[in-house]
Amino acid sequence: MLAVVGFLAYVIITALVGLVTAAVIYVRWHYGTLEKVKGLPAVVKPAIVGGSDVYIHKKIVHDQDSENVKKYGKIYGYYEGRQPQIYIADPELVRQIFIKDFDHFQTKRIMDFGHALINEMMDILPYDKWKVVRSSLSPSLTTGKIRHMSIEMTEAIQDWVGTVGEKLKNNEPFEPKRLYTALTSDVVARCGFGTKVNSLHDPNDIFVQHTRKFGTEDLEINFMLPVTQTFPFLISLAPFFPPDTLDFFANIVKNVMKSRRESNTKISDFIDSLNEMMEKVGTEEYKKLGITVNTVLCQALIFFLAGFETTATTMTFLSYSLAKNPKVQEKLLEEVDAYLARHDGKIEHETIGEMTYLAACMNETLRMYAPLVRVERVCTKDWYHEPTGLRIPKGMVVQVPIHAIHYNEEYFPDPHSFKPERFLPENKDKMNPYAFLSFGMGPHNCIGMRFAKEEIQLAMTNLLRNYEFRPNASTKIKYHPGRTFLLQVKPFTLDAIRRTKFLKGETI
Ligand code: HEM
Repeated sequence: MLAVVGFLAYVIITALVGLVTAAVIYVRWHYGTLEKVKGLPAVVKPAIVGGSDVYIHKKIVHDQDSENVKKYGKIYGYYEGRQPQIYIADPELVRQIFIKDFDHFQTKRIMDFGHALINEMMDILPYDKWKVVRSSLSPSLTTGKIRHMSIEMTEAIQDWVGTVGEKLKNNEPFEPKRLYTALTSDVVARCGFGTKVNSLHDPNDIFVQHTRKFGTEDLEINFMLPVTQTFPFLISLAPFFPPDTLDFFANIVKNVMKSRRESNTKISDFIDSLNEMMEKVGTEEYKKLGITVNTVLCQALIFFLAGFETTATTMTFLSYSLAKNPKVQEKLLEEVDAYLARHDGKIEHETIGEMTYLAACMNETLRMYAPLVRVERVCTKDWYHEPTGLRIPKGMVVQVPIHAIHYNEEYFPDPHSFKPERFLPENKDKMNPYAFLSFGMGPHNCIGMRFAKEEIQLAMTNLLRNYEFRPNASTKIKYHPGRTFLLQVKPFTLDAIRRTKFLKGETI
């Protein structure tokens, strides 16, 4: 009996030792890769397991990136879990990689998000597939098309301003992130899904409830980060997005596309572009590229996912920055009032671009609080950079830490101060255009940039004609740790003071 127990213990211990050894070999498999890269000046030394920073889930990622750049320089290697990556915080090199030598860096990482629908997001598609998808959808997001969408956008914004006004009259606090997220999801619902909702007014609406499930704010510490960085295949066991929510949105898109087809109307918008793609599913070209019904539906989801939180984050920080910088706010309010006076109280696509100070405030916000923490490319063909001697091998992930560049004195003097003036047209020549990376750069840059800018400018003007912002005791910026993708601020409030200097056409 004792011999049997002893044998069993031996088998179990041997199996456990074997398993642990295999796991350690797996997580350390790529260790040493960066140290062999020619011309790479520094590598952030990895721990025994878990990569270069095992505590990254507890840190404010964009601050840590800036620290790393200060310590290791503008080019360094870093193990994200088991994956070797090269960080580049030099705008000239970023330009070369993202634009000039794009043929060497054509893709981003192909990732598994744990659901067939979401795995087809445009930005993570293989190059040939991405090229067809991007060129099919780009025409629906040009300035001309945004002009058309701005009418729907304005309707959603004015409904929202009205509801915010009611809430403020009832002494509810102005909680920017929550309020702006409601607005941006309403706008995408109208412009992308043809669905009219007022999230603040109807919090129980099914669309609103599903939207809330996309929110990524809840976790205090992102405990999954070190696990999924080390064992990426586990993502499919703990999917990023709730499958029922993905199915819900996919069904809405299907219905909207169907009713557009049945109505026989064509306005060359996003829905029409999706329908045109859908017609080609099954053709030789699409079959060869693997473009399926899922690929088409997923683009509608990314329109939603990529658009609502990034835009709401920008408006949150813009409002915060105005409250904290009263002189800037005063100057902006003067511009808004003069604009309204000039245009008989109307806020429209055709004229909104006249407000150069508003655009500068928006860009300065995007510099200081870029919603995306990093942008990345995968090297698809070995690359050599003569001036530095850097040789990036095929397959290597290149990361650009946006905040580390945006807070570098060399590119933005006095980087911790909110100075919209640096983005005024007359100061354009003083700035390195490749150092401003909030929407990325090159052929893979943000396809929704014009849409986002239009929405922010229309919404802020509609709001600032009625309110100005002041800080209160809760107005403090605290970030959620461990966010390697989206900047995530903890809730705070602002005082939204009703302006007494009314102009024609105020909405409330
Ligand atoms: C202030 C708001 C926004 C910010 C700061 C932002 C930022 C970004 C950034 C940094 C990228 C990566 C670019 C690169 O790798 O070079 C990106 C890509 C993308 N964005 Fe946005 N975005 C915003 C709004 C939107 C909106 C409203 C939409 C949809 C209408 C959208 C759709 C996309 C898509 C589809 C991609 C992938 C493009 C590709 O890989 O070809 N974004 N965005």
